[in-house]
Amino acid sequence: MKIGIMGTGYVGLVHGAVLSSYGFPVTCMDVDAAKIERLADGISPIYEPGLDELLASGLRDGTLSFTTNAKQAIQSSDVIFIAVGTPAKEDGSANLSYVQEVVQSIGKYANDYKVVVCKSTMPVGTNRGIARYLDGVLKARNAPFRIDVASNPEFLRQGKAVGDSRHPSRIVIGTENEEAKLRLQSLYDVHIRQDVPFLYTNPETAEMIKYASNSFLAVKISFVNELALLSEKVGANIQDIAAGMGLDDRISLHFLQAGPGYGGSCFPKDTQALIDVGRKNGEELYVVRAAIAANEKQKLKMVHKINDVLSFNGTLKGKTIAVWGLSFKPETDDIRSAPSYDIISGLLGRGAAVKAYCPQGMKQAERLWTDLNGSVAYCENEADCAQNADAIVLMTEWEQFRENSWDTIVKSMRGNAFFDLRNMFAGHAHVRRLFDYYPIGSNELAYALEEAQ
Ligand SMILES: NC(=O)C1=CN([C@@H]2O[C@H](COP(=O)(O)OP(=O)(O)OC[C@H]3O[C@@H](n4cnc5c(N)ncnc54)[C@H](O)[C@@H]3O)[C@@H](O)[C@H]2O)C=CC1
Ligand SMILES: O=C(O)[C@H]1O[C@H](OP(=O)(O)OP(=O)(O)OC[C@H]2O[C@@H](n3ccc(=O)[nH]c3=O)[C@H](O)[C@@H]2O)[C@H](O)[C@@H](O)[C@@H]1O
Repeated sequence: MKIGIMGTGYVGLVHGAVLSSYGFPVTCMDVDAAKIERLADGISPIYEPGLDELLASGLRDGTLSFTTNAKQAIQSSDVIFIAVGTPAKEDGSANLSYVQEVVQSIGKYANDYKVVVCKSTMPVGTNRGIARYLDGVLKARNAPFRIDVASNPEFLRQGKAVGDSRHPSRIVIGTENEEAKLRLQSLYDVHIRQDVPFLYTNPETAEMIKYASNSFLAVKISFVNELALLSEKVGANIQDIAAGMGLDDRISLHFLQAGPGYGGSCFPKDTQALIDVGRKNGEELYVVRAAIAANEKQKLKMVHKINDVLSFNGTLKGKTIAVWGLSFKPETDDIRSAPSYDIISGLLGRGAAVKAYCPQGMKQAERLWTDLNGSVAYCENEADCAQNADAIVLMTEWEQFRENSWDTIVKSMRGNAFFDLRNMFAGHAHVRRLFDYYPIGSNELAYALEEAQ
């Protein structure tokens, strides 16, 4: 079975590389010629652990190829995955223009039976719309073949994309077409043998499962973040609260880490898109709306918290703040909708000078956050970033931040405040002693009481 992947971003590229490692011939197509040129040379445009090795072996074995030619990718494939972006429009609804481009190309160039599989996250009704459109085009062309459509949403996490793609939590197949289902089953045979749960639904349900999953996780994070803010005021400790809640397996420990707010290319846009679907169907989604509002509040509160400690006369003029981590989470170079952007903007707005270091996110930050260029000084490493700063703000929990010579760092600084927005060092006695340490979701009083016990 020959596979075509339309769109070689975090999802398309990883999915294509993993399928090629199972021996399927995979053609990855993208409109971005520079990206395709680099990929054909074995250079990944994104940072994703394990991906470089898969690219190298796929190219070496000849199972993986790259093209900008949509016609060639479509005609040479039996199964075509759509993995282009579906970003948010101004009004929060999903921008389906990239999906439309691909679907139009498939309608134009398909030369025999194909199964089109929608991996991109698409609002409910999109798969059925695509099927209807393709039917109409083939009829108008008098084509002697069919095209079937299936929704097969993706649940991988960035930073763990290769592992998640190899060992998915579940595979959802949303189609009413038996041939499409059979082709996907044989494509995912390796997962059937791994006992990965398969869920067969209609397209609408599959589409909703994807939005429901992301929105539920966003709700969970916003819930714990609001309780973190409250805990700081009442002397409770959010990490212990999360542990106490999470021991109930109906709640589970996952996604109860308080932080500066969720970010990334999916939670912010998918929550908005679900609300839009609700609005269009006369159902107000109050819970999801509240999660979004709480997330915006969380980012703002981080700025207030730093300001309350460091400011003189209400401003941060004359203060230098070292921001560690820009990417929306560790192990990725992705800075899309990262809370770091809003928090840095808030600090700059209050007059602070900001230095920043991120193991993988700085290139993207310089390229995409052009409004911050000139205001943020990007540094070589975290120690360099902390030099002469009044405070460190740990924004993203990169593992490498654990390996620092803390005595040297604190000596090189002008002040010694440490805002740990991920509670990475909450249990690190040395760091807590050296710095004026501000964790998230607990206050010093609570720790003092704990230590006295
Ligand atoms: N990033 C993630 O972790 C996950 C993303 N998703 C969903 O998967 C979809 C893709 O997301 P990402 O991979 O992050 O997007 P991305 O933005 O990294 O990549 C999208 C790619 O599509 C290409 N493209 C645009 N128009 C095209 C066209 N007409 N033909 C061929 N290629 C075209 C772009 O040049 C780009 O390389 C989105 O719907 C997203 O919501 C789902 C699960 C996880
Ligand atoms: O649709 C998508 O794109 C993907 O979105 C998320 O994956 P991802 O965005 O890569 O990252 P997550 O690990 O879910 O983290 C999202 C954000 O929530 C934050 N987060 C996560 C967990 C937590 O306990 N606390 C917390 O603040 C992270 O720091 C990050 O900013 C989902 O976890 C994936 O299942 C889904 O496929």
